[in-house]
Amino acid sequence: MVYISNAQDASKLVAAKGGGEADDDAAAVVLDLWQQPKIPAPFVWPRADVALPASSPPTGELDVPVVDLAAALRDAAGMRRAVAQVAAACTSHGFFQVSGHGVPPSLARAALDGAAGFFRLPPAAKQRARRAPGTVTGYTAAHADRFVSNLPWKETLSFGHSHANAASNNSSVADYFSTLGDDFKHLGEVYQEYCEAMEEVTKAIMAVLGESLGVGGGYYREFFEDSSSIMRCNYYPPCPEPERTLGTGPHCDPSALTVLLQDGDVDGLQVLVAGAWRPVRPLPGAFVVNIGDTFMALTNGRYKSCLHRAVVHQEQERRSLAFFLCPREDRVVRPPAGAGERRLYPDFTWADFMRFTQRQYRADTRTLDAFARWLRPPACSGAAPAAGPPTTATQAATV
Ligand SMILES: C=C1C[C@]23C[C@H]1CC[C@H]2[C@]1(C)CCC[C@@](C)(C(=O)O)[C@H]1[C@@H]3C(=O)O
Ligand SMILES: O=C(O)CCC(=O)C(=O)O
Ligand SMILES: [Fe+2]
Repeated sequence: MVYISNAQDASKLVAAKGGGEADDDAAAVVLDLWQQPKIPAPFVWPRADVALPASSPPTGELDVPVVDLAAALRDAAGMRRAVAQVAAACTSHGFFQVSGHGVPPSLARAALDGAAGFFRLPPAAKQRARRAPGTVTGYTAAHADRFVSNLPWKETLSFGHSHANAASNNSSVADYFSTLGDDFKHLGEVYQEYCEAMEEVTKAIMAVLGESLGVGGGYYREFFEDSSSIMRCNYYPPCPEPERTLGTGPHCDPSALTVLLQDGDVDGLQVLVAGAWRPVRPLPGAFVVNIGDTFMALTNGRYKSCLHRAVVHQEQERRSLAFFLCPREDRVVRPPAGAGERRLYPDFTWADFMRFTQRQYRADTRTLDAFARWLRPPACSGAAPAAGPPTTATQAATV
C-alpha cells in the first residue's frame, strides 16, 4: 500500500472518475465519486476483507457483556462482577459494553447531532478542517489524502483531547474548534464537554481493568492520568454496493482503549471471533469498549486487542463516535514487573507509535507487530543493516 503524501495524488482518484481536470482537493473528488451508481475501483476491497469467511457458520450477533460501572465503583460485589466480566471479555475478543457510566443521554445525543451537522456541511466548509498531513487531526473523506486503494467508505473528523491533571483548565478541544471559525464554536463546546465525560468513563474502566489484572484500581488510572486522547467522528454514507467495500477496514486500534458510541440502531461494527465477523448490536444508552494495541502491550499480551471492522449499508447512513484513550505522548509503554518473563513487545512511547501510524504504516490487522519490527529490525545474519525502517511487503513508507 503506497501512501499518497499530498493532494497531487488525488489525480489518481480523478482517473477512477474517468478523466477530467485533476482536482487538488481529494475530499471534493471523493464526495463527487460517491454520487456514482457503481463504486469506483479505489473503494473496492479484496474479497478476503469483505466477505464472511466461507468456513464460518452463521453465528449472529456477538454477545458482549454489559459492565455496570456505577455498581463496580459502589461496592465490592459490583467490582467482583465487573472484574469477572472484563477478564473473560479481554482475554478473548477484547470487547464489552458499559452502563452506569454517568454520561447524560442529552450529551451523547448532542455529540451525535453535532457530528451529523458537521458532515452535512458543504465540502468547502468541511475542508476548513482538512487533516494536516502526517497528523491524525482534521477532516478527511475516505482518507483519499493518504491512500490510493482500499479506501474506506466514510468521512472522518478527528481531534485531540489532552487531559492534563484535573486542576488545569483544559480547553484543548474548544481551542481546536475555535481555530476553524466562529460557526464551529458550538461544536467545540459540545465536544469539550463530551471528551471530558469520556475521560471520566475511561478512569472508571481503568479502575476495573487494574483490579482484574491484580495491579489495583489505581495503577492504570495513574498511568493514564495525563492522557493525550483522540476523538474521532465517523460518518458512513449510504453505498450503492455495500458488499464490495468497507466503512472501516479490518484492524486493531493502536491506541489503549476505545469507547464507542453508535448512533441509533444502525449496526455496522463487527468483531472477528473464531473466524466469523460478529455484529455488535448498539445497546441504547451503553458504550462499546475495546482494548487497543497499546493496552495489549501494557499487559504483555494478556488482554487482547482484537480485529474489528465497520460495514456500510445501501439505504442507511450511519455515524459513530470513537474516543481513543492514549497515554501521555512521552510516557514509556512497558508492562508492570511480573507481567510475564518473556516480553512480547519492546518498550515504546505513544508519540512514536502514533507517528508510525500517521507517516509510515496504515493501521491494519498487524500494526503492533509491524511497529515492533520497525523499532527493532530482526538481526540480519551478516547482511548489511537495513537502511531505514523496514516496511511490510504491502506497504511502502510515505513518499
Ligand atoms: C491511532 C489511530 C489511527 C486510526 C485512528 C486511531 C485509532 C484507530 C486507527 C484506524 C481507525 C484503524 C483503521 C485504519 C485507519 C487509517 C482508519 O480507517 O481511519 C486508522 C486511523 C488513522 O490512521 O487515521
Ligand atoms: O464505526 C465503528 O463502528 C467502528 C470504527 C472503528 O473501529 C474505528 O474508528 O477505529
Ligand atoms: Fe477501531
